[in-house]
Amino acid sequence: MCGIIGIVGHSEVNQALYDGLTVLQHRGQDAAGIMTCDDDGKFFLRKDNGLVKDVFHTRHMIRLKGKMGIGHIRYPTAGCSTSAESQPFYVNSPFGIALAHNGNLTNTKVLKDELFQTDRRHLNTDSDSEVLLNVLAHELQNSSKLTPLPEDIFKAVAQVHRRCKGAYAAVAMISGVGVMAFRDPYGIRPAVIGKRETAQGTEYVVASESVAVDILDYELVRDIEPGECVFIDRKGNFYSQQCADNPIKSPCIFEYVYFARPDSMMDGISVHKSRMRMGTKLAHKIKREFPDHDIDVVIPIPDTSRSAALQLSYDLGVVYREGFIKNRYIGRTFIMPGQTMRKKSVRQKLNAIDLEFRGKNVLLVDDSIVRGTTSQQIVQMARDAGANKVYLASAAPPVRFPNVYGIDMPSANEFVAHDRSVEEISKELGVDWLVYQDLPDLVSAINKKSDVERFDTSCFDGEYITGDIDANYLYYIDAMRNDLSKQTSDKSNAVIELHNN
Ligand SMILES: O=P(O)(O)OC[C@H]1O[C@H](OP(=O)(O)OP(=O)(O)O)[C@H](O)[C@@H]1O
Ligand SMILES: NC(=O)CC[C@H](N)C(=O)O
Ligand SMILES: [Mg+2]
Repeated sequence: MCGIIGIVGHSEVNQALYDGLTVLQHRGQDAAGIMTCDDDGKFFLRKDNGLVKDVFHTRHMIRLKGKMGIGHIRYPTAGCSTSAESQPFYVNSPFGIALAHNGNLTNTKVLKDELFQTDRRHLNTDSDSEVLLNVLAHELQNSSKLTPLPEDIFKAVAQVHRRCKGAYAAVAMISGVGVMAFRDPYGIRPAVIGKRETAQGTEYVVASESVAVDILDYELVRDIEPGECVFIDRKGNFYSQQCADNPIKSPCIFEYVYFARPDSMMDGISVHKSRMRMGTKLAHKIKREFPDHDIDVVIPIPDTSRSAALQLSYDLGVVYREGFIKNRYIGRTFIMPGQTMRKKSVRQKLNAIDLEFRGKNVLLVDDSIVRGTTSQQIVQMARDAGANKVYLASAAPPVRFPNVYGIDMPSANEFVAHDRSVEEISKELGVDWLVYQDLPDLVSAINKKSDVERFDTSCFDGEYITGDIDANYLYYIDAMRNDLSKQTSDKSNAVIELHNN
């Protein structure tokens, strides 16, 4: 789940891009990058593996000159995790274009071959984002003008929609011209627009989540619509157009379950409120299925589950206690690369306050259970802390299908729920009772009153919204990106770290 940001301002944007990326850090911890463009159309790039605070030092920031720029936070779902595949990517022709992408293309291989056949375009990485950029570049090539006009940009994005399959929320910068941003026709990945008035004129920001708009003191205007492209020229003039033939708003449901920050508004929905409603739905299910429960205390598994757990405890009428303390210097474990690191980090990240567990029947609440990495260790920690009984509630249904749209969950057999009943999962996790959210309840908890027609719920029900995913593709990504092949490719991938610029 990467994070993207783009700004067109009337003063230097390097610091604002940095600040915006810091509040998008929860969307990816592997790499970060910023590219700016000065008034002469010269690009300045700094990107590398690592967290935002580690990638950018003063010596980099002072060289990121210009009043427009884009930024990216990476959590790899394609290619390998060397810094050569960090973003933004860049092509010199036509015009000089940089791009940052959140999502995952599902026809990357076909497109890559096409780009060489038609354009002799050599792509040096295995990143799908570099393919997306080169398809955009190819389509912009058709405009014969020296400076592309908004209609040329919209025509090119319409072609991108026709050629690219999968999920993309992307921001791109054209040297000396401006910044554009567009979402795939299903709106699987999020993107919002912010603006603010200054003495020199209007400034705009586009970002994955509204938190970035908030902390940069812009006013949240709206979401970019599925299929829509917005373009802000270097003077701050705003243009937009729907570029898809048949847009259907169907955002990824996992954004609301886990990825997004609770303080974000996404497609008109408060993430925090939707998580609270998940807690309410789950409390009702517990009352139905375990009416004479003997739960003494509700305990969240920090961080993401806390909104749901607090509301669940309120609706269940059981006391809520923060029985696990999170190490604020350890990041999100689910998006860490490889199972070894995830396992090790869960124990470093969370520790139990024994007195909250000793002799009690505890209900642990998590937002989701995917590989079971967190739950397996947490349950043992609760028992070691003296819990009498350990129950576990998941605010999301069992994850049983791979994600192909930008969440690195390519292998079903890595999921604890794969080929297991709830009873069998409960045994595997070592809990005394396990309850999952039902999918209809999850959908209604999120979609209270918005114009979302449906969600991409593929990781729960195997219904892939883009309609082009078959068993062959799932087999292919499993082989390419299961934990073992990723480790091998990252070790043996003798990329000479050739950045694409
Ligand atoms: O079953 P698993 O494979 O462990 O995945 C699910 C867990 O991973 C995530 O936590 P994470 O530590 O990533 O982030 P958080 O601090 O935002 O909860 C999520 O919130 C669950 O706790
Ligand atoms: N999580 C994402 O959005 C990943 C973006 C892109 N597919 C990459 O691997 O770099
Ligand atoms: Mg968690």
